Amino acid sequence: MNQNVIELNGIVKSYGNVKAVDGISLQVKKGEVLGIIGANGAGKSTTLEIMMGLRKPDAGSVKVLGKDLSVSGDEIKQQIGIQLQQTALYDRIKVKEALKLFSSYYEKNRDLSEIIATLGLKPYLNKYVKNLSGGWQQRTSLALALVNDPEIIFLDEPTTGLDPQARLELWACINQYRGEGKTIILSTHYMDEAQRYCDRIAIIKKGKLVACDAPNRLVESLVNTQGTMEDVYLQHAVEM
Ligand SMILES: Nc1ncnc2c1ncn2[C@@H]1O[C@H](COP(=O)(O)OP(=O)(O)OP(=O)(O)O)[C@@H](O)[C@H]1O
Repeated sequence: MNQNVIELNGIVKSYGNVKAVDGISLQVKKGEVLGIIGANGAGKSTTLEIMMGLRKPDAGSVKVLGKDLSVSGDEIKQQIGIQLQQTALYDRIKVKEALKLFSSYYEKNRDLSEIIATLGLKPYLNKYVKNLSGGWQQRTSLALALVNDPEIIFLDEPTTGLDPQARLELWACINQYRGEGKTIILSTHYMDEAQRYCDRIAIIKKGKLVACDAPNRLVESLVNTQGTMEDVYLQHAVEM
């Protein structure tokens, strides 16, 4: 279980004058749930997009499932699942159409009826994605990230904007796949879910990785040992 499925080495990415990612090195182990936290604009999405192969870093190297992403990108994309923040791309289609479309992108497919049953999507298959509530839209986009039975699942702020019940239910779904030994990498602004569900939390501040450890160790490392994940966030992620 000590096998690294992601290895980032000195990743740098700028947009014009903005250094979105500034020298991040990070390893993620197989089966791990890694949460990425940080302020708005800290570089979380850019870091995730580089791991997914959606953006090329200006410098540094990325290995996914033991292979160099810059060489084996197409092969790697077959083995990862991606849930992005925006659902606008598939707003105009029905849930079942989106599932079939996404399945067609991949050589390997997981049984769609099994994904539909696990995520409770059956009553929604003939509805347009844009007409679903936020919670069901996020379940749909989680389902789309699973169609190729990926080894690694990337989730960019999967629970943002959901009510507490929908968040709990989405986490119950995510945890089913964690139980299968999938590696899950997500960004979140919710410290409670980072603490509760993640094996490790990576804290990014102004494009740099400022801390990465198990939630309890991050909390214990605070000067005030009665602290919370919010205190960890304030200490590491925020300009004081
Ligand atoms: N396509 C782009 N073009 C120009 N600048 C960008 C682009 N994407 C991101 N940035 C900038 O790069 C920085 C990092 O953005 P990124 O989206 O990675 O942060 P984030 O931590 O995910 O933020 P949030 O929590 O708001 O989603 C920000 O200053 C952002 O404005």
